[in-house]
Amino acid sequence: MKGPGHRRRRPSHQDQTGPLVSTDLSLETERSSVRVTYQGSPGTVIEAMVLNAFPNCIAAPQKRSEGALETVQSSLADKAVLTIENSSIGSFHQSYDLLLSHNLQIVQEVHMDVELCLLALPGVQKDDLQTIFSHPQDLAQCEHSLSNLGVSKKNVDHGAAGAEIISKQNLRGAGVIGSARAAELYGLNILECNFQDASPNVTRYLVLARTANIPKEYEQYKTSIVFGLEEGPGTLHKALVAFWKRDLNLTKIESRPNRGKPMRTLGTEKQFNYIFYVDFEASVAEIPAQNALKELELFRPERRKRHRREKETITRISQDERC
Ligand SMILES: O=C(O)C(=O)Cc1ccccc1
Repeated sequence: MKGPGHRRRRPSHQDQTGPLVSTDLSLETERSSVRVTYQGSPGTVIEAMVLNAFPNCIAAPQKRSEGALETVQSSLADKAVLTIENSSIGSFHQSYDLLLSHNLQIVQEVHMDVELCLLALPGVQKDDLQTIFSHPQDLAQCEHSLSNLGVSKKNVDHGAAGAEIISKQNLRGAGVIGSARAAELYGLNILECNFQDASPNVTRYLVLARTANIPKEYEQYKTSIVFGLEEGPGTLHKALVAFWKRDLNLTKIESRPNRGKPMRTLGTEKQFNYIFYVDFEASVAEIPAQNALKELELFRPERRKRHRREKETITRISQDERC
């Protein structure tokens, strides 16, 4: 992920070698509707978010987020939506790790207050339920409500998948945590709306694309970066001071294992080695942001050998329009 300063020029036809073939002409500018891909299926909460955020889009659900990002990377879709965090259960760590696995740009951020419903077959009451099907993230958002029901939980791909299972198998002792749309699609009753523990229950989604936003003057932006740090006490503090002293407001920090080098040696000690995701309120076109990122370079891990640099030192930049 790189900011506009690092914008990768997409090959134009002048760059093509050999005769133009029809596929070269299928640039997204020629498509009438934007193709938006996501991990899910019709009836999922994330589908509702996609249709709400991109009303005239062609929604292209995928079984896994990796597939969604790959589809954009290979130009078979224009944007991919990733669930990145929820206001009650926190960060979706797999999504953070995925941000590094594809060379895409974060171009938008969408917040949605998610209403999760308890669904069951017609005629089934809450007291009849022994098992609840849904995605772990949905079950976690209803942890307290579910413990009051005294039921067991079963992980499935998402709420819509759970609705399909209990509908097709006529499971009268099972319920689903999912969207109201899933009840409609699979002929289930809504036993309870807003079944999630917290309200509001805001989920934050990132929209990724192949090309970065070009910052517009007077628009507000956030920039997301990820970086590794050299060893030593206070390096994270010093790195974050680079933003503080330029009055750049940090809105998120998340640490994740540095999969390129999961452990580091400090003296005789082996310690976990992290990378840090930081979101701050500015675009990389702004001078304070550029100077903060230059200063951040001072704290990158020592580059002992070139081939290790790509693994150890990760500083990637992208920016998205604040919604
Ligand atoms: O369960 C749903 O309806 C969701 O939207 C949650 C979800 C969707 C797709 C993958 C993971 C979780």
